[in-house]
Amino acid sequence: MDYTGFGIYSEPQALRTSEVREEILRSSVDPIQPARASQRGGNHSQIRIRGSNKASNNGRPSKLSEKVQSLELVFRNLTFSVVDKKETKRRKKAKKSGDGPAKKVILNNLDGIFRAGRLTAIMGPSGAGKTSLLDAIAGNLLGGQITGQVLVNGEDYTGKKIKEISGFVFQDDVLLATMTVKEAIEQSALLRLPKSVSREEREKRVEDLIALLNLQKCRNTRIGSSTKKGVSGGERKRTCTAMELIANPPMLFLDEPTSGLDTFTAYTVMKSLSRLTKRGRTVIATIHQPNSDIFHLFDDLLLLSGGNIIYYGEAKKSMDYFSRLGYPCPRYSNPADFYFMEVLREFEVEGLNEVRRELNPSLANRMEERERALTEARENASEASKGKSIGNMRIRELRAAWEASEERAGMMGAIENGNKDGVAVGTLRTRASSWTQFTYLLRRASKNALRDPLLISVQAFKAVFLGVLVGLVYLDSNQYNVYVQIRNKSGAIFFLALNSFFSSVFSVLTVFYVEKQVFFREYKAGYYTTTPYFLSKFLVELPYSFLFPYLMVLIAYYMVGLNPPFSSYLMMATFVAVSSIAGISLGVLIASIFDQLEVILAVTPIILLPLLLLSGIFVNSQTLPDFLNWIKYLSPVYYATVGMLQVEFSRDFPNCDPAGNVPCNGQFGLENLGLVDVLPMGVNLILNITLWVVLTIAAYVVLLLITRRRYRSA
Ligand SMILES: Nc1ncnc2c1ncn2[C@@H]1O[C@H](COP(=O)(O)OP(=O)(O)OP(=O)(O)O)[C@@H](O)[C@H]1O
Repeated sequence: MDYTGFGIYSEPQALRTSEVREEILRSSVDPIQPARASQRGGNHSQIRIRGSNKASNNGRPSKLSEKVQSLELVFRNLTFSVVDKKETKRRKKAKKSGDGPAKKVILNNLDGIFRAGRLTAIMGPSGAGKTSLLDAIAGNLLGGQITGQVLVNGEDYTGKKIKEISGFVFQDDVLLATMTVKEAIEQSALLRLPKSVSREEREKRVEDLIALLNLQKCRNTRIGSSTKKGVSGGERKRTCTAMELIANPPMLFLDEPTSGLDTFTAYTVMKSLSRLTKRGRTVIATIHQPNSDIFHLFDDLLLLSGGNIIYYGEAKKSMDYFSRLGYPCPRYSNPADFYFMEVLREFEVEGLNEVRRELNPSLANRMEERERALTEARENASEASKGKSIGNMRIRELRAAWEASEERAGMMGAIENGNKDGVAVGTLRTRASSWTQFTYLLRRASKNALRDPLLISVQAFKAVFLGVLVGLVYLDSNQYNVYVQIRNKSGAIFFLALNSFFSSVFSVLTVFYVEKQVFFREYKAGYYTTTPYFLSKFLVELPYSFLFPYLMVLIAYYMVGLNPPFSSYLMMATFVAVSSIAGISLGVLIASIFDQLEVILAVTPIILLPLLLLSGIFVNSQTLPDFLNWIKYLSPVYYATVGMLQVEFSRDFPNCDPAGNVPCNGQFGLENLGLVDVLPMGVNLILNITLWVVLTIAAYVVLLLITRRRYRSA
């Protein structure tokens, strides 16, 4: 028999390679194993962080080296399903609507146990359900139907409650593009560590993690985005891992921690995770095609296919298991590759037998034998099995084998007799106070605005450009007769009010849409809550949203020749500024309600155009039916336009002949525009401010409700 288990590792060459790699890793500081480091003869306090002159531990053990409470996670009868829209439609067409909506089962009644102090890898082909399983256990699933139970040390932790005791590193993480790697980790340290951790200790933990995850080279590099290059994909991933590790969670979930990493970095990351388990942590990671060195680091292995467990148990015993089932992993092969290529493969590959025969004739013989047996079984099986591929037959057989295996029986025994000690209170995750969250976010948002000056520069340019444009178009309107003055001044005023509101709405839509992804991610990860975030964002944007309308109106005001006193300018500019910030609140509200950018951009004009159409200039409101006339009171553009016209027409028309046919009293301007029953100017300003406050509160409440509903206990 050519089954040799981990035979590859007994090869002298392989051993040497592993030893060399170990030595390289050892030569960097081992922040989580100081005790072992000193046993090797080194003085612990003298160990230095790679690439740094600082003593890493100053004689004190790093907190990552502390033992944490052992947490054992058990999942029972875990099923996750979603509505299969295609099948439901087909059924409806076939008039089988009595069956109700068709379901697509993604996780099929799974039982398992993640043991403390062990690194468990979840492996399986693409679409097997790895991420779904991790999400279902870690309380991340949003849609679909999930049933079953998750217990930690015997206590019910089903759903989002588990976030209190665990960290999660997502596959496609979103980070604020303008932060540097070090700042991102520091953010996590500030917002997630309890107050009792001193500033020095926090800084030390950040440094330790930078060393542990080999991030020295990029520590001061900005994260970047798709449009602005920053750190590499691997560095971003390691930054996210460091951000989760800083809180020192006793249980850590990672979705594809090695994707996008080169082989050596992938190994060092997995090695770091493996070390974390040595102090009692429970680490669970989904992983795609690990190389054989990484595979060797796994303590336990969960193999999934089509939402079913194919194997679960010690990784090193998996080869023995599959060998017994007729799938012996050949000598010198990476077991992970073998499982993907031969055991879990669902599709036939043309020419595979020839390749196998060339590479390993004995394996080719065995696999052909198995496939012949499966073909025969299929021929003799029920009608339902006749259409199935060999791949499908193999998976069915493996599923059945797992159900009947003594390994599964052993696992079920471990579940029954598992740890029932409960979770210690000290293990629960902490979060910084709301005040710390708020002050941190305020600092970060201000820094962010300054680091991304393009947006502010564009807004400043826009204010100057539009101010000059309006000024030129309606230049010195006082020189014309009363009717031209009314037309020109109302045009200039309406444009100023309209532009500041509309451009605020549209500029915030896309910006907030992108920012929202970072907010959701950080909220989900438990860094802060909605209130400090919203308040800090609101306060940082307020000066800009106010400043630019004042600038735009100032330029246009004296070029057009509007009511000269400076107090009149201030009043008009305030109307425009309030409309502008109301536009920002409305933009945030719309971008909070809808998830897709396309929908946001399509819905916005539907909301804005009625407000524009009914804002008092395009139609004489006396001709409007009552059921439409009230809509203007919801429009900041209406209050701003009417208020500004009231300021302008509070004086007599310049250059008006009192002996002529046209009245020179400014009131005529309002009458001519059909604005006879309007509210007093002060009331218009108060109502405009009230509308802004209402829109801001609505945006806050909607964001609060959405985050609560999505991530209830995060
Ligand atoms: N909310 C959902 N609605 C519909 N289908 C879903 C949903 N979530 C997962 N699926 C489907 O369930 C299957 C498993 O998805 P999952 O992301 O868990 O697979 P995976 O094993 O992690 O795959 P990969 O390795 O490619 O990331 C896929 O076919 C996926 O399309």
